[in-house]
Amino acid sequence: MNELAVLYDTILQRKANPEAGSYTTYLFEKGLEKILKKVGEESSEVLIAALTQSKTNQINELGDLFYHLMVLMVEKGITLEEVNAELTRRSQKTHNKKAERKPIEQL
Ligand SMILES: N=c1c2ncn([C@@H]3O[C@H](COP(=O)(O)OP(=O)(O)OP(=O)(O)O)[C@@H](O)[C@H]3O)c2ncn1[C@@H]1O[C@H](COP(=O)(O)O)[C@@H](O)[C@H]1O
Repeated sequence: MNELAVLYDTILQRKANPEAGSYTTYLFEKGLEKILKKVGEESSEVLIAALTQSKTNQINELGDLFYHLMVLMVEKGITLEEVNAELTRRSQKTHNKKAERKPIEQL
């Protein structure tokens, strides 16, 4: 399992079993508005880092954004598999469109 999937599972566990001192538990207790506010803040921090900061800082900010996006996904009951399936669907659609545009002899 990759780190995103491990983190998603940890967040899922915090939702099911709140833990004292856990930042994730704190976010779920605060609710959707707080989670959305954090996603907005972290998105802006990614933009600022991309414009003005080192690659290390950009990676840190992206990590924060991925984390908060996954908290949002868990809050809304959306799984990583569902997002993966949507990306697969798009890539197949793109592949089919390209095939439609190609002359028959190039297929
Ligand atoms: N990946 C993360 C992660 N990324 C960012 N953050 C937290 O996000 C917050 C962002 O910082 P800010 O300064 O914007 O926010 P803040 O002032 O601390 O808090 P706010 O009052 O603004 O919400 C920090 O408190 C970070 O600790 C994270 N907190 C937890 N995780 C992972 O989530 C899992 C569960 O952790 P716990 O919930 O702590 O058990 C573990 O794998 C952790 O590594």
